[in-house]
Amino acid sequence: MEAKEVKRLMRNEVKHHLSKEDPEDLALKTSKIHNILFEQPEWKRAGNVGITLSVGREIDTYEILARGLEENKQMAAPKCDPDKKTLIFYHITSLEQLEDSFYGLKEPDLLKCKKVNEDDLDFLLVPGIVYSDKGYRIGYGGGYYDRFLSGNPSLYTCSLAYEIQLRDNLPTEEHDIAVKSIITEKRFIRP
Ligand SMILES: Nc1nc2c(c(=O)[nH]1)N(C=O)[C@@H](CNc1ccc(C(=O)N[C@@H](CCC(=O)O)C(=O)O)cc1)CN2
Ligand SMILES: Nc1ncnc2c1ncn2[C@@H]1O[C@H](COP(=O)(O)OP(=O)(O)OP(=O)(O)O)[C@@H](O)[C@H]1O
Repeated sequence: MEAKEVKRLMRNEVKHHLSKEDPEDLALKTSKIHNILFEQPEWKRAGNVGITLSVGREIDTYEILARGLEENKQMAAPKCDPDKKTLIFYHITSLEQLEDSFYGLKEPDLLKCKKVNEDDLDFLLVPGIVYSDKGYRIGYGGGYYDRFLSGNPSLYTCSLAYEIQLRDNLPTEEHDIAVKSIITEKRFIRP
C-alpha cells in the first residue's frame, strides 16, 4: 500500500478512536498537557508563538492563546491559502479578530490583524491527528505544515497529543518534516 493510503487509514482510525473517548477524560489530559507545555523552557523563552485555533477533538489551544497573551507573548494564528496550500500568520490579541472560515476553522480576519514576519516566530505549535515518537505526524492531509516548515527549517516546533494518538511506524514521505518535541499527558518526547 502507498504511504498516502496508509496515512488516510491511520488518520481515520485515530479520529474514530478519539470520537469514542470520554470528553471529561480528555479535558483532564488536556490540562496535564497544558501544564507540561507552560513549564517548558522553550515556551517560557518564546516571544512570538504560532498556534492554530482548535476545533472538535483537537487539544484546546484557546487556553494556550490566553496564557501566551497573559505572559505578554506575541501570539499568531495562520490563514490558509487553499489554492497554494500555504499558511500566512497574523498577530492576534483578542478572539474578536477571528472569523469563521472554510472547513469549520477559525482564522484571523485580515481586516483586523497585522501580518507576522515568518522569521520572527520562535515557537510553533504544529497540529496533527496521528504522531510517532520520532516526531513524525499525519495532519488533515493539506500538506500546509510540511510546506511551511520546509521554508522555516530552524523554527522550534512542538505538537500536543494524547497518548492514544501515538503510533509506531508511521509511513513517511520525502516531504514529511518531524517536529522537535511532542507533549502528551504522560511525557515530554524529544525525538
Ligand atoms: N485547528 C486547526 N487549524 C488548522 C489546521 C489544523 O490541523 N487544525 N491545519 C493543519 O494543517 C491547517 C488547515 N488544514 C487543512 C487541511 C486540509 C483541508 C481540506 O481542504 N481537506 C479536504 C480534503 C483533503 C484531502 O483529503 O485531500 C476537504 O475536506 O475538502 C483543510 C484544512 C491550518 N489550520
Ligand atoms: N514541502 C512540500 N512541497 C510540495 N508539496 C508538499 C510539501 N509538503 C507536502 N506536500 C504535498 O502535500 C500533500 C499532503 O501532505 P501530507 O499528507 O503529509 O499532509 P499532512 O501532514 O497530513 O497535512 P498538514 O501538514 O496540512 O497537517 C502531499 O501529497 C504532498 O504532495
